[in-house]
Amino acid sequence: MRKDMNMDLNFNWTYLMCSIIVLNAISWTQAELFTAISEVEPLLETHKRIIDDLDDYIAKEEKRLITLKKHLSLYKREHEKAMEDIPNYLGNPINAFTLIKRLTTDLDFIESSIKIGTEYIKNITMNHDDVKYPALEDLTGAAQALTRLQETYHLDVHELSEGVLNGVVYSTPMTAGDCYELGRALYNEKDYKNALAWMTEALRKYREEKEPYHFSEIDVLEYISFSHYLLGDVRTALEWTKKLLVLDPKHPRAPGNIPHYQKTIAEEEARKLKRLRGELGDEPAEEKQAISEELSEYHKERKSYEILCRGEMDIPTEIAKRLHCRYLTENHPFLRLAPIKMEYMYLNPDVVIFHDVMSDDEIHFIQEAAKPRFKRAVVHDPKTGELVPAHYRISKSAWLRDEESEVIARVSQRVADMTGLSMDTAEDLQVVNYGIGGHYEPHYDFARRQENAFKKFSGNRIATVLFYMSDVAQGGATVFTKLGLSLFPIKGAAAFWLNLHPSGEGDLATRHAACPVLRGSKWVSNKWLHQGGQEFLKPCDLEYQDEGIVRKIPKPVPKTFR
Ligand SMILES: O=C(O)CCC(=O)C(=O)O
Ligand SMILES: [Fe+2]
Repeated sequence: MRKDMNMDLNFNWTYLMCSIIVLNAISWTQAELFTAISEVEPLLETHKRIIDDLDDYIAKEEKRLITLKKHLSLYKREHEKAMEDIPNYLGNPINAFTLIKRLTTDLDFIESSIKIGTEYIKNITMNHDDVKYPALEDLTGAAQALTRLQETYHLDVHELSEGVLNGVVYSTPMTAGDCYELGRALYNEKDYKNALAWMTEALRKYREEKEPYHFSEIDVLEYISFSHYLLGDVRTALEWTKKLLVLDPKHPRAPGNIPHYQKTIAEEEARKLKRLRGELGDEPAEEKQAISEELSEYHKERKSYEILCRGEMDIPTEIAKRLHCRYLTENHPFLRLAPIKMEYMYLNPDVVIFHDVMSDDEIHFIQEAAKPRFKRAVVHDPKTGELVPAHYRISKSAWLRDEESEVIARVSQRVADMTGLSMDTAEDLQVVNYGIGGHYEPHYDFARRQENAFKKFSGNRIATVLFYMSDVAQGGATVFTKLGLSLFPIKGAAAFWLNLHPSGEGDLATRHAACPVLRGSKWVSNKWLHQGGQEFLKPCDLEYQDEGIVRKIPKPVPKTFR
């Protein structure tokens, strides 16, 4: 009771103090204004301000809630779709990209938008630290994967943004926000050409959608004009900057850029004029030629790689007509009872497909064993021999040893039966899963002479057995850029080829690549066999042929490799 009284007393005291302060303020203000009705009139202005402010605040809050509700329903809708068929959903690169986007940049936006309105949910990501969140790097990776697909498979940006693939609708259309984030990620990676294409798409969708976004049309215009500038098209950059200025004459950067662009254009004009008049010398020709030769080599390979990935090249008829299938019955007595179906895909160098050499159960077992050990796939740095991640190999991989399971040992034994080679010096089974747009650019499986790889192995990689552990809905072929051969994955089959000439020299014709996965998920496993132990099975030869030329190796390869 006493306590309550105290509280009351306290309350009264505080209340009184507050009242005095408020009254003082009001009476002071009133005293000033009451003297003339004209002085009160401005209060209506204040009154209106408050109405406007509140209106504004409520409109913003409503807009904020509408945006949040839209995000929520989109998250729910996409989640439902994903749960209907997870592999099919995630096998679609646009879905994979937008999922990452919803868990990175969109989530940042949602969090900051919630923070503005209420302190109720402080930080969604902090509330759920037991689940995985993609990083901004993932968004960049997914953005680069999309452009890789777009370039390799000649996909049209506009169609792609509408969720259409080769004329077939295959995902929800992308929003202006999706295109904007994609463009921004590419811009930050200095891929201005693709950034420009996606920002242009973002602008079109932004104007059509008329939805509230955390960015404005001005932001998109600035990216477009800057991309043009950084691509060296200053005139177009100037045009877009002028368009931006119409919308926002007080833009913090655009007014300053205009004179800079104009000056650059004038300088370019002057240089052109001088060159026409012959007042400027030519650029050093030798250097230019060396660079262009190297580039043209790269472009040539790139072109054949892309054509092969699209499955647009047939192997030469003189080889095609000699290709055949046969049953493998040698190498193991068991094969006489259950022969393996061998299909020759290329001759000299021979590339063979063995059919039905890994069962669905084995595949499932291997996938489950590999998953918890997956790491970003690495390549040998040719200089140091160190294993490093590289943009040209995007996949996750894990190594499985024969000793750890009867299934893995059985697969190794099958490789021995298939190839007739010794497994004594083979590497463990490398299991690989390619993610969104995952690929491995043209490479050799053997180490070049100057490379420092395979120090711990017995000689070089003499042969590759590549098991296909999944079909791939679209893309994902293994292509041999020098041979003009594409192998499209068939679940349960394995490709086999020798990487070395009988002399032990690397066979340059075996250069090959894994094309980006356009739709679906690609699983493979590699079994690499080494030279050691094969001496009697594959004897050495001091002569070998490369690209039609007979060559002699300078030094014989030693018979013992350890
Ligand atoms: O995945 C493929 O198709 C080829 C993979 C490959 O060449 C490699 O891992 O060395
Ligand atoms: Fe390879």
